[in-house]
Amino acid sequence: MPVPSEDPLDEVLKPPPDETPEQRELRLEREAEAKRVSLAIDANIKAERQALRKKRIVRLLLLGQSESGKSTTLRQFQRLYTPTAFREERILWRAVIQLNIVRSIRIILDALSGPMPNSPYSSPRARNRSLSRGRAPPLPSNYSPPFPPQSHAPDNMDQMDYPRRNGHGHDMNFSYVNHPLYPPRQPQRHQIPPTHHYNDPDLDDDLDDSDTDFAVGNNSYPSSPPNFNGSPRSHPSGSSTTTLAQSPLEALKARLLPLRHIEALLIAKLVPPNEEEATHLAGPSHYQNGQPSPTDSQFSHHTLHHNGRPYRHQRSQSYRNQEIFVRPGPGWKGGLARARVNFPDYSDASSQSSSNGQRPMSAGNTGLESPDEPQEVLHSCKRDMIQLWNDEAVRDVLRRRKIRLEDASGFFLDDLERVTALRYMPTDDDVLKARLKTVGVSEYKFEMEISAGRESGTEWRIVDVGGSRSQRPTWAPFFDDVDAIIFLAPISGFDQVLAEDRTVNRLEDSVLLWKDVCSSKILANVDLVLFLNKCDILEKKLNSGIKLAKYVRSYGDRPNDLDSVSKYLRGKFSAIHREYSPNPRKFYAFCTSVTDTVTTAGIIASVRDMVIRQHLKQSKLL
Ligand SMILES: Nc1nc2c(ncn2[C@@H]2O[C@H](COP(=O)(O)OP(=O)(O)OP(=O)(O)O)[C@@H](O)[C@H]2O)c(=O)[nH]1
Ligand SMILES: [Mg+2]
Repeated sequence: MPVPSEDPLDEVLKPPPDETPEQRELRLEREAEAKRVSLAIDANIKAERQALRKKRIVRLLLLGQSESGKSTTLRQFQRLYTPTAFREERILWRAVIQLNIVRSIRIILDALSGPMPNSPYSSPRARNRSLSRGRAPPLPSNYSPPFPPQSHAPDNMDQMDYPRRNGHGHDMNFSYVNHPLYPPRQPQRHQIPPTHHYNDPDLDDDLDDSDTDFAVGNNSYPSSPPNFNGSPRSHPSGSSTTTLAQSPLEALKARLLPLRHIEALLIAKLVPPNEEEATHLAGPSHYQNGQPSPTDSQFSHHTLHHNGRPYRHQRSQSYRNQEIFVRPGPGWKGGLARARVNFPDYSDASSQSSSNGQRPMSAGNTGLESPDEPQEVLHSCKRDMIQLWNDEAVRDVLRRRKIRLEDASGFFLDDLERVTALRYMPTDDDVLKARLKTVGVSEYKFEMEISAGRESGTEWRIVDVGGSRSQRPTWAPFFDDVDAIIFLAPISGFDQVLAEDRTVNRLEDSVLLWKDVCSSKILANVDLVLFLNKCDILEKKLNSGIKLAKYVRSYGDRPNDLDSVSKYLRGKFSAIHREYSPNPRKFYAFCTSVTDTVTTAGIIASVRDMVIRQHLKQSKLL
């Protein structure tokens, strides 16, 4: 007796009992065809899998100290090789640029205001002689000046066995004893705001000089009330040589108060709710205990609530170390994308459609426009900001306080007219100039949209890391499987100190970091590309008379020009590479200004070719 089939399909598919020979033949033919199609599909899938396995993946790691230009270099790669995505995202950078502007203005106002409570830079005379001739801010009773930078290196640098003690021939000889970067301990009166810590022995550090009084010009600056919602004011703009008269400075500051609110608003946009640390603001003097004071009542409806909690403006915190950061990746951009404002006539066709299908349609088309409040406020404050930035006396105070905003990251004050326009759309250059600190490590994947010959089909993975000292321990896990490293050393920082440790010279930190990277055993077979970056700023500094030899004693009396300085530094970095690399390997060095699109495009093309060549060689495909 036949055993019944357990597969119900067998019953259905079995040939009919009365099948004729012709029918049988037809049926077998159909079955054979179906089998052939099925096998072809299987073979296709297998081939695709194999191709995927064989697909070239090139991994590039961007290393360097904070503000060295890593994220900017990544943006250059994106601009060159995924231009559509780069263009689409330009509008998202507007909030970052707005924040950069607001913070620059705030740095100026803080510098003009003299000491904030608990702020260390003041002498009694300086306080009595308020720059604005207004009321001097009171000193808190527990005030005591901080210690100045140490005259010796911090412990972690000692462990790195830096040349200061070993005197290797190739090492740079930084001045330490009584060096301008490491002055003897003495009360420090002026604290330099974040992102541009300088140490220039040639500059007059003494604000007590009688000539530091705020210049009193004939300019009658209108002391109108804060014009937050109103139309742009009518007082003259662009008067580059005027000076702010006595009390008008106070009026000007009052009119710029809305920028405080805009700062908080932008932070809420940019920083995810769980990154509260990055949202702490220096305390505007008009806030107390996190609540607006009565004088803020006109802005009270703008008191921000972030994640259900009001922002607590911390009155006593200094402004430094509070750079806004985002963790890399699409998160912050996603948030901004939801709030973005589109200008139909600016956006090209590609930006109207969403690459991932999640972006809102152009708000301008749907009538669902989100109010563009930060831009409106910036626009209404434009004249005051221009007035402030172009004022001679203000520049003088900044110079005396060694604040060189024009060399600092995220500087847009020379472009205020353009970037505060209501329908402002960031250009490529603006996106490259914008500053947003990276915290964490992230890998960006992209295939080159632009056909790059034999590189087509190569997947690039570029790893961007946060460069500040606290971030560096997170780098190591990303050292595996790396084809090349682009190391950025911002050589313009020879007269600056680290934001996170003001006892450490930036150039020296770069040299130490470079030595560590060169001597790393895990990276022994990874090719190194060195970008001696920020050469544009370096050139400006050297031309303005700042001498490298004052900070790097070993430079001696060589010429103080870009060519000689960059050659010298390149030689030093190259010597460290030769001496400390565990194995011989390829090394390429470029003098770069990665914000410059033209020169950087050429350099990136060379790096791309070199990395691909090495990659193929190592995969034994050449
Ligand atoms: N003028 C000039 N500015 C530069 C150059 N390279 C970078 N910048 C600017 O310097 C700032 C810092 O650059 P980033 O790319 O954010 O620095 P980073 O290395 O990613 O810094 P972290 O994220 O803190 O590690 C940005 O505002 C850039 O626009 C350069 O060669 N010249
Ligand atoms: Mg970065």
